[in-house]
Amino acid sequence: MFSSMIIEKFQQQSTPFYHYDLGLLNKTIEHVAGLAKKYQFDIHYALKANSNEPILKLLKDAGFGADCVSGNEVKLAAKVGFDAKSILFAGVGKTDKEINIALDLDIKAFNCESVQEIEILNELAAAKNKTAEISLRINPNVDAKTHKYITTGLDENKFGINQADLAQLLQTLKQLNHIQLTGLHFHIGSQITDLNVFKGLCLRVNEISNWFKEQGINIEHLNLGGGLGIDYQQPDEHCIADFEQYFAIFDEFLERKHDQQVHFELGRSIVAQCGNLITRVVFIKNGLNTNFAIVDAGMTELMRPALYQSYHQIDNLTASTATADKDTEKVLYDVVGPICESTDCFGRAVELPESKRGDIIAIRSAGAYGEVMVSNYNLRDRNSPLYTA
Ligand SMILES: Cc1ncc(COP(=O)(O)O)c(C=O)c1O
Ligand SMILES: N[C@@H](CCCC[NH3+])C(=O)O
Repeated sequence: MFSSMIIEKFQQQSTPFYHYDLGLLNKTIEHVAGLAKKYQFDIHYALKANSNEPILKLLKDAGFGADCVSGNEVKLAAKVGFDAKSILFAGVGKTDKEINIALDLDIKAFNCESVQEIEILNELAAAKNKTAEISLRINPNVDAKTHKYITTGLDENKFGINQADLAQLLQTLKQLNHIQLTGLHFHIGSQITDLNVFKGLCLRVNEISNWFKEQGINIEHLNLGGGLGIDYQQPDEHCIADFEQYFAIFDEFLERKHDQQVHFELGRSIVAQCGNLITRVVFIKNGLNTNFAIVDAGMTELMRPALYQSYHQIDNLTASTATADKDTEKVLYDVVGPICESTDCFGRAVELPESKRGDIIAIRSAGAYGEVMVSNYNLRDRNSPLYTA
């Protein structure tokens, strides 16, 4: 995965930092764009996964739209050059300020998640003498079979409008002259690896979309959200997610009305595998029962293991290069960061070649929900990312 030239480059940089392999990103984008064309699907990249400008530019140039979840993301998407008519704005708690930013930019649509949000949007659009296009984010109560903390489509989750409230909502919409309902939106969770889940989603969406048809409402676009999972266990073997099967499921099971556009908001599956957190061993400490490899990145740089106990493959790039041809013994390390929290651990009992102070370590599959969730807890420094082709 890493050439000796790149490892040498890492060695010379101040760590920790994020490394992005734009060659792999381009390959992924090309693959997704080809399938989207085949099936006539529209892809809106979810900026929340990674909002670095060089990455956004590649996605924009490939013709993808932007899925945003804050006023700042909307502004950034417009700044990078996404056509306003390809920008969607989602989120359960849009503030008036954020709504106004999006109204001023004339974005494509607001994905609305509550009746009160739609009423406020109507007021704010009226004040600007505009009409806001909306998609209703509906909570379909479909289990994404993923980590509890990243499940979003169950009744107990805060996201979306419950199906039971839709009839009343349609009555309310009749009074709102500055709102135009054009779409339905669904997003049931992230890192979904059981693709059968998406078949279940399609069947539920078909029922809901037929109900809207029966009410005489023309739905121009169906937005199925994102959620396609990646292989964190084998990032080299499966560096591109299973988009073929994913899109094929929607093509087979989603009932698409004549001329209806189908949108996806993919984040993780596009950018996760092209990113790695590069860090350095600061100290090796041999505890009573555990060897610790203490590195200079922590949960402040990559929060996922601390937040969801998530697995990321960890490679010692220096030691692997040095011992490439030898059958060296492996040592088990807890790879931990310097932050004052016991959850600041990237992996327990990780099998690595014997490691030493100064070795370069790569924490893999960190391109999505890595750098965007960085914090400066403990007053941490922040280094710029490194992009390679
Ligand atoms: C509304 C919405 N759309 C799209 C995404 C992107 O999801 P993923 O990164 O799993 O593709 C998310 C994140 O889970 C989301 O909340
Ligand atoms: N931050 C989460 C994903 C959240 C997706 C956004 N709703 C992760 O790292 O897996």
